[in-house]
Amino acid sequence: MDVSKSARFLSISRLEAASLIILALISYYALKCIYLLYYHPLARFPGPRLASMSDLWISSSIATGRHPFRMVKLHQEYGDVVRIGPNWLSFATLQAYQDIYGRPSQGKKLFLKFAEFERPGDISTTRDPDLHSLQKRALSKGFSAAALRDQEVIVQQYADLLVRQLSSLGQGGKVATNIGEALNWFTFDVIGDLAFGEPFNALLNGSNHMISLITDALRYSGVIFLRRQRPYVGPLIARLLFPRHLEETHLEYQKLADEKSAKRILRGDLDRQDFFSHLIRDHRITKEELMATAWTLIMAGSETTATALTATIFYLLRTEGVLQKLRDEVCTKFDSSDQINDGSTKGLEYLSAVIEEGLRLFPPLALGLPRESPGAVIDGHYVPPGVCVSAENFSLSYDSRFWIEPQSFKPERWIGAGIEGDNKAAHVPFSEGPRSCIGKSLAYVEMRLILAKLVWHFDWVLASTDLDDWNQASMCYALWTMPKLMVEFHPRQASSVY
Ligand code: HEM
Repeated sequence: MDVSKSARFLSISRLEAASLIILALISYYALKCIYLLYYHPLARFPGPRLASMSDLWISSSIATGRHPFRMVKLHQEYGDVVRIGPNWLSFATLQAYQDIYGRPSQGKKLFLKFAEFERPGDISTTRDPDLHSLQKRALSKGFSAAALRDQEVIVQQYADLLVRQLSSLGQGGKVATNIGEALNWFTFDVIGDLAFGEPFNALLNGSNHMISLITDALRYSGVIFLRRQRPYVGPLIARLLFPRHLEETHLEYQKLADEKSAKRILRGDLDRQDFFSHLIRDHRITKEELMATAWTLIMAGSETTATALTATIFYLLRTEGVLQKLRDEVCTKFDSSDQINDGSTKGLEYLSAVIEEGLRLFPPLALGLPRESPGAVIDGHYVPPGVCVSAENFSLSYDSRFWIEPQSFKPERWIGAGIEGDNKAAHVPFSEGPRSCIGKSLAYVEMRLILAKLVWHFDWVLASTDLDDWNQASMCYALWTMPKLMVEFHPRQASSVY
């Protein structure tokens, strides 16, 4: 109905009509807030008041890039269950982690992925358990132990190319290299080759435009969340909270990922055992689903491993004695770089310990992974259906109930019986259950080879002297934006790369 006509009909002025509308809106929101704070089914759970009243709290917290750090503090302040949205609970116990992400025992229902983050057809966000298991079964052929043995040759090839590039770009140690960037070239080429049968040539070119889009492309999911939550004001709020270029970046990344997968589909050649060939061969998976999954494969298969390696290298350089111990282990074991392979590095306990400790202190996926409660008990608390729930591996990593001196980089935790008082069940960097990481074994091969080769070939000198606290300098927007980690790589005498 036309407001001015109704106002005339009721013989009130436009101003009075506008005031009435504003008053009605304020009353509506005030009543809604009272309901959310005191009468909502989640009202009994503690948390910041603003978070209980509006999704703006979580959106703005994620937009700041400091959300994982905030969550550690919030759990210290409010306890093991915190209400971080009107309809969102965060948990910080091992039992809760298992209840939410673990494989449901008989008679229990699965926690589906949360609808607001879904990208239809994409293996990592799809809600449909049937489509997910179809894709995962097809894809897992490319991640089997036998497949991994064949893939190792390819990973080796790029690891050696990385060593050569570090040597030449770094001019034998005279020039510092941003190792985070170089590691991204490596993981990106590996995933290009393993997933689509051709590298992105990032290592050869010393750059790749698509890599620069990844973090922002995923960060855009924060905008999508807001738009879905609030179709009217969401886009406006998103503009205030997130940089404007995110949408463009997201679309550009999508276009490049689509092109890569379209090219692979067109090429046919299904005898080549790359990840995509397994998906293409299953005719039940549609072209749209293939494209959507390519989006994730490139991102999940590259940025995560590069992040883990970069942070681990920082901790190795900043923690007294650990780099030397790692070097002693690697150099005692190998007389030549050719001997460094997956089989020969598997038994290196200090190397494995360094990798676990890096993943613990800086898990590449550090935001809580949102799931929808099917109406279930989580660590003793009944959570009604439809509520979004999560448990952050980052909070578990920094919880002194689970780790002695949680902030310290101590590879010894992972050797033998480890440190008394540590609880290794709190280490879940690859998550658990049916939606856990499919690329875990590949990531370990990459991490072992790279760290072993880099310490075997080079003496490392940290050139970024201003970096004291890695966590303070890093921002988490679903994926991490890390500071430049400038390192000089001085070829060691035994190394013949130079
Ligand atoms: C250190 C490296 C890595 C870490 C820490 C990591 C971590 C994770 C985590 C926590 C998840 C669960 C996400 C969720 O539940 O929403 C996940 C899923 C996934 N990861 Fe990884 N990942 C790594 C490397 C890789 C690699 C190398 C690949 C290879 C392509 C990969 C492919 C995937 C895929 C496809 C999924 C979705 C699985 C599903 O939904 O069933 N990841 N990853």
